[in-house]
Amino acid sequence: MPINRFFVILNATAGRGAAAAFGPRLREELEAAGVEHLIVQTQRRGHAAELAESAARAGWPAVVAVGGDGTVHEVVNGLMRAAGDGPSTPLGIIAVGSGNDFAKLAGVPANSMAALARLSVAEPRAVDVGSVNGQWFSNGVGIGLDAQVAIEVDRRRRFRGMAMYLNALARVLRAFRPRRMRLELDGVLVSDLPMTLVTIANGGRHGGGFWICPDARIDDGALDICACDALGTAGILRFLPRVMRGTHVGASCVHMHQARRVRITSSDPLPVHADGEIIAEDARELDIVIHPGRLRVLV
Ligand SMILES: Nc1ncnc2c1ncn2[C@@H]1O[C@H](COP(=O)(O)OP(=O)(O)OP(=O)(O)O)[C@@H](O)[C@H]1O
Repeated sequence: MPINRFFVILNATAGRGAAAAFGPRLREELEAAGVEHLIVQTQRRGHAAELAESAARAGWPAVVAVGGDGTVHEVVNGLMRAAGDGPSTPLGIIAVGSGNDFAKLAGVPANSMAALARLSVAEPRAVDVGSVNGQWFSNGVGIGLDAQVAIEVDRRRRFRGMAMYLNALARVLRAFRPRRMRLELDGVLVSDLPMTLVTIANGGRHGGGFWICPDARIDDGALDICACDALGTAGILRFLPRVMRGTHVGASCVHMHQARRVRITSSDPLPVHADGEIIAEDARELDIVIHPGRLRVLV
C-alpha cells in the first residue's frame, strides 16, 4: 500500500544551493498532491539524524531526506536508531546533493521532480545497511586516501560533483602518505601493510562517480572491500581514470574481497569517512558489519 504521510527533512545547504532552490517547489508540489506532510529544514550538521529519529518514534510512516549523501547518511542513522531491533521506518530520498551516489544505487529517480512525484506511489525496498563502530552507513566507509579527500572537500567546497572531488584530491596528493592497516575479514587476517586506501562498500559507486567496488550490490547481504597497496602520487593518478570506470579491478596492487564483518586496526591514526561524512581523523580500531535487508527505501 503506497504511503500518504511524509515527514520531510530538507538540507538547504546540500548541492551548493540546489536544495535551497528546490525548497519552494517541494512545498507547492506536496500541497498540490494533497498528501499529509511536514517539511522541516535542518539547522546544523547532525540535525537531520535527530529529526529523523524523533519522526520515526512519533509514528510517521515515512521520512524523506531532501539533500545529498550526507543528508541520507544522517537520516538513515536517525531511522536505524529509532528502529532498534524492529523494522525501520521507510526512507524516501529526493536527491539534490552533489554526488547522490546512494540514491542512484537505490533506484530513486535522478530528477528531483520525478522523485517527488514517485513518492506517493512508491513501495519500500529492503536493502542492506552497514555499521561502523556502532554508527550506521548506507553506502560505504573509506579509510585512507578517500577519507582524506572527504576531509578536504569539507574544508573547502569548490565546484560540484566529480569536479569537487578531483579538486580536493589534487590538494590531498601534495602531502598524502599511506597508512599501515591490519585487515581482518570475517575473523581471518588478510593483510597488515601500508595501504593507499581501504573502502568497505555496501553500494558500488562512491565519491560522486568512482566505481571503487563495481560488483557491490546494496541487497546482496555482503560488504565488498577494495584494498589498494601503497602507491606514490604517479601511481594514484594513473589509477584514477580506471577507478572511475571500475576497471582497476584485477590490477596487482588492488585486492577485492567480500565479507560480512571487517575489522581494521592500526598503530597509525586513520582518517575515516562514512557515506562521505568524516567520522574520525585518528581512528585506531574499526569494526564494520553488514545488516542485510534492515533499511527500507521508497522506490
Ligand atoms: N543547516 C545546515 N547547516 C550546515 N550544514 C548542514 C546543515 N544541514 C546539514 N548539514 C550538513 O551538510 C553536509 C552536506 O550535505 P549533503 O551531503 O547532503 O550534500 P552534498 O554534499 O551537496 O551532497 P553529496 O554528499 O551527495 O555530494 C552534511 O555534512 C550535513 O551534515
